[in-house]
Amino acid sequence: VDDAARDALVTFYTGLSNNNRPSDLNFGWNSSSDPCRDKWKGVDCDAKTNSLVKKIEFYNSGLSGFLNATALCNVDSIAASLNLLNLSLNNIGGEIQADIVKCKQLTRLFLGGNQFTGKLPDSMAMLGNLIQLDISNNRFGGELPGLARVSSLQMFLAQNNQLKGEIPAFDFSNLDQFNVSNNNFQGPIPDVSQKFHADSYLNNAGLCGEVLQKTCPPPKKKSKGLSNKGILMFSGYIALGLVIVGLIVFRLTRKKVESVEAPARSPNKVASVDDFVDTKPSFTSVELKTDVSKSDFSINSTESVMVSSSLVVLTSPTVSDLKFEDLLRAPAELLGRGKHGTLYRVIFDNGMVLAVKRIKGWMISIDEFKQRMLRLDQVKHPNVLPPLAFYCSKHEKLLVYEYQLNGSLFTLLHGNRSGRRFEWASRLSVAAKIAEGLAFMHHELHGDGIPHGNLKSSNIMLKSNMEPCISEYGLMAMDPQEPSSMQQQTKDTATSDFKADIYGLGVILLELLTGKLVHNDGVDLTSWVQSVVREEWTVEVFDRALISEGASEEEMLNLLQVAIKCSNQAPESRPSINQVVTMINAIKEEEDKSPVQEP
Ligand SMILES: Nc1ncnc2c1ncn2[C@@H]1O[C@H](COP(=O)(O)OP(=O)(O)OP(=O)(O)O)[C@@H](O)[C@H]1O
Repeated sequence: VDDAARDALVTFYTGLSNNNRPSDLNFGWNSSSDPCRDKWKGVDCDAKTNSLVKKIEFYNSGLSGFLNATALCNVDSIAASLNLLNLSLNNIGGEIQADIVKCKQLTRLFLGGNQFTGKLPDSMAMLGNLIQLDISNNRFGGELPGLARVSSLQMFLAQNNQLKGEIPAFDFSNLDQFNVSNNNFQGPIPDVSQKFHADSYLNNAGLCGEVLQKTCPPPKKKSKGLSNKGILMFSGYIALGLVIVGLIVFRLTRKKVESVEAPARSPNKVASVDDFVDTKPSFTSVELKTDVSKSDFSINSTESVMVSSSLVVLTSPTVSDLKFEDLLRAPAELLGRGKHGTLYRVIFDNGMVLAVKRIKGWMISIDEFKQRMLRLDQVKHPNVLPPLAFYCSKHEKLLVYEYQLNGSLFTLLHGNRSGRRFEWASRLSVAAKIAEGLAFMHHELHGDGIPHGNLKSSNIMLKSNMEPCISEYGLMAMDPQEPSSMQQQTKDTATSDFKADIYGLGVILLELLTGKLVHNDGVDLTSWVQSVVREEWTVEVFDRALISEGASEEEMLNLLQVAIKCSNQAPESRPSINQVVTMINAIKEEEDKSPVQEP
């Protein structure tokens, strides 16, 4: 251990012990010996070099001083290696210093059963590798910091303190242990799925929710500002309003164009609203226009600008007769609002249900968009969901897909599984099929420079036979301005966009293996997995459901290797899609050979 680390440990221990060091010489913790080599009591070092302090444990050791996190965590070598600090069941008091955040490799922090006071520092929300946090049975007060941001957290024990304010909106699907009973929390219980029972919440006078059989009062109307949820709902209404305005405009406009007869259309031919329109040049679009004196659906080329508004029906028997007006007339339900637009479920009189994506903010010319969609229509794979039709005007781009009743891989993994099992063999098969679909598309579309661009588990739909299919292929190129982790360190954007798909696939593989949620383009999940693997607890990353099913550890480890290679931060170090397919298929072959498990 370096001198700075040794001295910091001595200072840290002096604080903890209230300057009362044990007289036992074997205890260590002095400047004339080495914490690892001389085996200081409570210290555990890395097996390889025996020079990095990985664990400090003083469980029930009669300590009554304070926790000097500033001394401990300001030393780089400790900050970079310490993953466990266990001070449970002592008499340690005082506040937790903000510098605790510098011990960023901490995965387990046990402070339960002490005399700690004050508010937990806000910086603790940045301890992004924390898996277990126990602050129970202390005298902590104030509001909790934004611990909900620590997506790796699986255990949060805070019972028997004086904490107040609202319980942060933790990701309860990730938590296995949770207790905030005997505090002063108030407001609604955010665990809407009711994963944890009443005993996790008891004795908080202001808490309400179904679990406690205590109805929450209706939220007060706020005069200023809106919560995130409020904004979402509000903007949902705006969107609906706009669609209605669009519809009225369309109908009014239609009166004008009704008399023009539509030319005959052959199946699979482009069925265009262009066909119905008047011939005056117009630069308005279907969207948001209330000035009905102009034609909203006209198409015309002027000398320099091409303004097109057309519903293009691609090669699909399902929607061969679909017209743009049908699309507008049918009731639409807002399904979600992503980074790249809004998705509606549109239900038609004949029972047909379609998913319509309204793309936002894509600076692509109408011609380019058309070319791209027509090209995509030529490339079909059973594991890729083809667009059925599209509409494109200067301000509006719509993409029509078949609605998938079984939802996405994201909901299968992270939604309410309601007893549905998602076994290892099926996960492996999903991985192999997605990789094959992607390999086919990359192979066909590399020359056109069209990668998927936004590959993630919510864009993997499950068909009626539960076969996975990649949705929204080529819908949106990555924004080169965006400082996304996938885009860093690269000059060749065309290649890097394809490599970004490999990264996306890597994150999907990690989700399949861990069952955990992803935020921030997958960066948090990849770094969490890497930190756990670094600590040699690899098996801890796997979804518990897979472990209890008895899934082959070797196969999971092999797939984890593939996932880690794919999610390498350096795009050029990621494997090609063909290599990924080969690696996954090899694992799948192993699985296919193994005897069938009893359910
Ligand atoms: N064809 C479809 N059928 C049924 N559900 C779909 C279909 N396409 C997408 N969805 C689901 O609808 C929801 C909203 O989709 P949307 O594409 O807007 O969200 P997103 O994928 O999170 O965002 P984005 O793709 O813009 O980054 C998601 O849960 C998605 O899985």
